Amino acid sequence: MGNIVKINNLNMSYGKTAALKNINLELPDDNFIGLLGPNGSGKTTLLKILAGLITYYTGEVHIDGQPVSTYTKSIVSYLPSSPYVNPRLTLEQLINTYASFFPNFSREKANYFFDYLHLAKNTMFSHLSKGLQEQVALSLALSKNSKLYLLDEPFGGIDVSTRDKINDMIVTNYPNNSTFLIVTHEIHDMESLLNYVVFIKNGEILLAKSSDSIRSGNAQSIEGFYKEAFK
Ligand SMILES: Nc1ncnc2c1ncn2[C@@H]1O[C@H](COP(=O)(O)OP(=O)(O)OP(=O)(O)O)[C@@H](O)[C@H]1O
Repeated sequence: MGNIVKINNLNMSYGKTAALKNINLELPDDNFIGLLGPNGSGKTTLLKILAGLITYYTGEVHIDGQPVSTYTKSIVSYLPSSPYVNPRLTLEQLINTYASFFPNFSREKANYFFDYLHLAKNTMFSHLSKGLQEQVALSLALSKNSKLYLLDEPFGGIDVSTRDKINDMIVTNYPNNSTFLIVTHEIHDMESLLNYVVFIKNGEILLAKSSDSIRSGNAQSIEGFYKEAFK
């Protein structure tokens, strides 16, 4: 086992607002990692830096041993918290578009995910409800064979009964040796999936530990420990 992400002395500001403060962090590969923290703590900013969308920062950010670059972008799949998907395309057309844009996109997976979630492929994206649109965006992100998946609030508008189904979908279909870094406020619903967690507050890392060490060391769930840490 190695580290898929290594970050040294990362600082990032939006003008005068410091969003990330001297971050040092290593993320072990082959894990489901929760990036957890209150609103405004810097989670989305960190994901955007890893996705290569924010480049104005100081410090070093390496993914799979390489600085953020065209290579790292090719092995990362990023799901923003408000994904943009062309609303006038049907799901079938979206599959075709993604397949032509991304060499690592798997049509088989996208078809499988849409069937699994009962999303009809002849439906136009704009005709779906917000929650169903989020299911489509998540399915498309998961259909790229990647080493690192960055998912920003994947359960945002998705109903509780579908969340377990999606957890199962993620666990059963992820490529070997890939890592998920998941931003979520739905700790309870994702707890069974996460085997490593990072707590972030006011742009600073509070802890980065395996879920088992938190559960055994503190005799409580990650959600319980989170509430204690941030109260
Ligand atoms: N485009 C922007 N311009 C100015 N400040 C920003 C911008 N985006 C984020 N910030 C600020 O940077 C800090 C970190 O924001 P970020 O969106 O990374 O937090 P977050 O942990 O993802 O929050 P949330 O849980 O609410 O989504 C906050 O203080 C926020 O107000």
